[in-house]
Amino acid sequence: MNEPLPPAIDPANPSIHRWPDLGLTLIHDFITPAEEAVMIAAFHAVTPETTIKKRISQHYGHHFDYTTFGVTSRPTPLPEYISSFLPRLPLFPDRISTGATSDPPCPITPDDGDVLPDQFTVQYYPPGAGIPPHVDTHSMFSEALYSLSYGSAVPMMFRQAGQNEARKLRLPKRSLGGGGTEAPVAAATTAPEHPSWELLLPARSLLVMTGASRYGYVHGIKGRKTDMVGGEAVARQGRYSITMRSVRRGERVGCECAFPGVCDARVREEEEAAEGR
Ligand SMILES: O=C(O)CCC(=O)C(=O)O
Ligand SMILES: [Fe+2]
Repeated sequence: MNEPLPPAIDPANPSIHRWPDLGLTLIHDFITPAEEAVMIAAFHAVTPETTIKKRISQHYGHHFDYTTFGVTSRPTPLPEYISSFLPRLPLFPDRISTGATSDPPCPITPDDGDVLPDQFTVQYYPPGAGIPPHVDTHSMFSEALYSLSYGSAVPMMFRQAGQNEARKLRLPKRSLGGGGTEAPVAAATTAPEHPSWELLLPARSLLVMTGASRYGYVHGIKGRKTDMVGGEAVARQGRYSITMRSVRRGERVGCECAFPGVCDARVREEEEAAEGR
């Protein structure tokens, strides 16, 4: 597996690693070990809602309804451990572009709806569990995707979405049931068209995907029990993540990304135009 290109690191903020061409940012030590311990305990105090291939998930905030392709009207209230770090979240686009961690915490108001996440998926991956390569659906969620890692580090795989993904988006629609939030891009079974690479997400780090990494790349986690980290085999430990997204609504349901070939919103427009709708 290839290494990612070296990040750009601002000496004034060495905990923030950026890959500007990819729109990717990794913020180390976003939460403290004390916060992490509280979050892990809180996760296990709640009965999990869904288990997909060993991955256990809990959902908060808005839920996406696959039958109406809309947001369910009643959000699930956020647990204290999520609402307590939300004011520190670097909102997109404003705060990611400045990267100024010394800025005062972002005020959160209802008007920030287009940038503030409102859909939260907490997941536990026991050693050996992963998530297949996918593009989070363009039409459902606004640009910025956040993933907070805790419990232990895990490598996340990135690969440019190619013809394989474009073809799958154009397959006849199958049921999307099961509460997943990924575009219908199954695990790549054929050889990738572009080399993939893995980025180690340390415990307590926050990953922010925008631009190319969000719209034009697939991401996933290989279900391994051992990872190679810095040339050494490391046994994987249980890893938790909180994926945070903002559900697109009303005027914002269209997608304007630079990757129309792998954009489900554009594919739907193409299909509707072809059917004369
Ligand atoms: O666990 C993670 O960090 C990412 C999960 C993910 O990609 C997703 O839920 O769409
Ligand atoms: Fe994802």
